Amino acid sequence: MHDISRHVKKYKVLENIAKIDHLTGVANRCTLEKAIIKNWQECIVDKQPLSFILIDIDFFKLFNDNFGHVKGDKCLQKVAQTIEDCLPSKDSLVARYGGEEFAVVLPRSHVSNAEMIAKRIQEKILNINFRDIGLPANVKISVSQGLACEYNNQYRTSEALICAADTALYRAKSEGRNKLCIR
Ligand SMILES: Nc1nc2c(ncn2[C@@H]2O[C@H](COP(=O)(O)OP(=O)(O)OP(=O)(O)O)[C@@H](O)[C@H]2O)c(=O)[nH]1
Repeated sequence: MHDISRHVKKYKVLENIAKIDHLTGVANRCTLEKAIIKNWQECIVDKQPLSFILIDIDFFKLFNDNFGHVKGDKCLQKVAQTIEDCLPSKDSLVARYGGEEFAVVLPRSHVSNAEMIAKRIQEKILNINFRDIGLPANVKISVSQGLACEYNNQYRTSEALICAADTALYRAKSEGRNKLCIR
């Protein structure tokens, strides 16, 4: 008889590798894309809002240059955990979108609610301290955020929603960083 449980265990490990960002432990880009498609369809059918936030660490190259990539990696882990701690419900999701960029999907969340969550994320990230990884107490980071919300067919596709959040993020960066812009 085959030992099925060994295969099931292996499958679960592989499934996790496929869904999770290895460094930070949050969802990876592939999981994010699936979640957006699923939530987009559900929110349109149910006539519910869908909010999307892009979050990018400010001057992260400088953090790496000053403290090294290993501490940079730890910083990414702290940021991912902080964002996750700020999420309101089981069906909301944080994912690593790219290098030092994260995305948040907030199904059934109006722009006012998403704004509140984004502000909480902003504040908590400003308060992260790095003493436990051997950095001085005065080391601080900030993020820039772009928020867009689909409601009442404002955007034709989920790609257009993402694009709007990206444009808002670009504005937050160009207006000086440590800022939330809403599209
Ligand atoms: N440690 C570490 N660094 C990463 C990782 N992925 C991307 N980065 C770094 O993130 C930095 C991004 O730098 P830039 O795109 O210049 O952006 P920035 O310095 O954050 O500046 P702004 O976004 O304009 O505020 C680069 O130094 C990358 O090497 C990673 O997995 N680990």
